[in-house]
Amino acid sequence: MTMEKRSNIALVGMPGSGKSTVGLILAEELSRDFVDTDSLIESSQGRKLQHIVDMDGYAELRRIEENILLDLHVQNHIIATGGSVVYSQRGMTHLQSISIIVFLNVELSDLRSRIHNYDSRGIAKRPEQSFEDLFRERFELYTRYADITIDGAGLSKEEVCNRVLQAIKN
Ligand SMILES: Nc1ncnc2c1ncn2[C@@H]1O[C@H](COP(=O)(O)OP(=O)(O)O)[C@@H](O)[C@H]1O
Ligand SMILES: O=C(O)C1=C[C@@H](OP(=O)(O)O)[C@@H](O)[C@H](O)C1
Ligand SMILES: [Mg+2]
Repeated sequence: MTMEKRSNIALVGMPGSGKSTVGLILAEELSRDFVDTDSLIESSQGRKLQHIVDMDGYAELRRIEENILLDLHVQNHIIATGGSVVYSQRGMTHLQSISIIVFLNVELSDLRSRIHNYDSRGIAKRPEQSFEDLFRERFELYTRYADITIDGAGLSKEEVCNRVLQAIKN
């Protein structure tokens, strides 16, 4: 894994951690192109994430997401991922090979205050699984793949963006 090839910055973290929002600001700040893997999934499928979960189940969404990751061959982009990307080891190994991975670590209570559409934003979880359980299950995975972790407690999106910029300079 050479540093030269890792020209992208990929954001990972829970739904509501700010990957899509902060990713766009970062792309503007760095004059880089932006891609959101959720948009790639929706355009390749011609349907919404929630529709995939409702019709075909969360495991199918994770399978589609893995293929989208494996097909991603951009350079110098800011990549916002979906919260469930970390379930694919193959997908994450590929993402690591082309990107510096930044984990936006946001507390459960903050996530809860930001998310009000649990039933429509297409969260890829087992039907009986609580959001809190998902948070605990994934924390270890985000940490495992992260090159950089940004603790977002009490930070605005612009402040989070600045922390990311600082961290990648170092
Ligand atoms: N640092 C922040 N402080 C407050 N609200 C934020 C912050 N980052 C993101 N948000 C808000 O939280 C919501 C979820 O953000 P989003 O970027 O969609 O997260 P993700 O892509 O990680 O699921 C949006 O309404 C966004 O404006
Ligand atoms: O965490 C999840 O299970 C998911 C989060 C969504 O993205 P965001 O993290 O941008 O909300 C999207 O990828 C997908 O519907 C599954
Ligand atoms: Mg998003």
